[in-house]
Amino acid sequence: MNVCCLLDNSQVAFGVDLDLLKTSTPFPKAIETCLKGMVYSIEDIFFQFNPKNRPFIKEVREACRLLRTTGAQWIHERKTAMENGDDVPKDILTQIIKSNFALFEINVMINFSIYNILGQETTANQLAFCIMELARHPTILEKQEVDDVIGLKLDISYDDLGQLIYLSQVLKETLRIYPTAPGTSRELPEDMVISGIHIPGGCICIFSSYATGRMEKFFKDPLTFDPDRFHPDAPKPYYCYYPFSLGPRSCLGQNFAQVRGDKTSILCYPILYFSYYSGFFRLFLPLNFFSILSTRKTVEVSKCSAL
Ligand code: HEM
Repeated sequence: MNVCCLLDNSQVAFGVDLDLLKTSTPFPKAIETCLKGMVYSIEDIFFQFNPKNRPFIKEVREACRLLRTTGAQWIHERKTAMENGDDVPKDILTQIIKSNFALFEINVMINFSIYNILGQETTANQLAFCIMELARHPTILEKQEVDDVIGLKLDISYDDLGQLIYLSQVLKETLRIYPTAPGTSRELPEDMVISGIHIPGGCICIFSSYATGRMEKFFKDPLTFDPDRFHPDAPKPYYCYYPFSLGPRSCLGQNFAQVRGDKTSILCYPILYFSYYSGFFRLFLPLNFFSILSTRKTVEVSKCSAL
């Protein structure tokens, strides 16, 4: 699944066919290694200082280098092709280079890594969980929607996607029980009272969509996989279902991840890229674990304006 999502990402964004299904390259492994490095350093703030971990840290550095050099190579090839007036795909990379390459060169590199990491792992895991639930619920598989809309078509259009209403319910329900980014965090700029709890400014609040998605209070019989919870006529689950987070810093790729029939989602690609780099640095900001520990309380997301 990872390989498929990576293929999809690199083809849509960079017009590059990694040919991963036929050949094996170190690229997906490098992404996995970078992610592991990130998780280990978040779990243990002293991870990088432990001499025992040096060989792994070296591996992570090499993986990062591979992602960067691959990105640099793709960017260079595309730029040269554009300068020579060759035909180039009308993809995200071309749009960024056209807009102002000098300004965005560093960002393009960073975005390359972010795109492949954030966009691939989350969607791949969502699809894996979805397939697992479909295998457990053969009655869902009996629905005719996909056959009716896609049938034997080889080319699927955006308009077709817009008609896959039940499939979109299945995907939403998958993210409710298995949010592939299980939460997010916000640092409070100032003191705040949330749900009657005073939280001092500077603290970091953790929001867990994994927890709220599985709470009986918000979803009846929460562990039952039921796509009809997301039927267009069903009440909307406000502030308790947020797999892409909420507010201005929510997932930039959410429209892309849920590509719908409307063409608006395609328009967000360039915007996505221009703003990626800020998200990247935020991801690696050291977390203030002591403040989390001192304020670890559960509050209702709907009461929290920090998002
Ligand atoms: C099922 C798929 C996905 C899920 C569940 C998901 C979820 C999330 C979540 C929870 C955040 C944190 C936002 C916050 O802290 O408020 C996030 C951030 C982000 N996501 Fe996704 N994401 C998905 C797919 C993608 C894709 C396909 C892309 C890129 C094409 C992407 C790009 C980003 C970026 C750039 C950020 C950082 C935004 C910022 O800091 O301003 N995501 N995502």
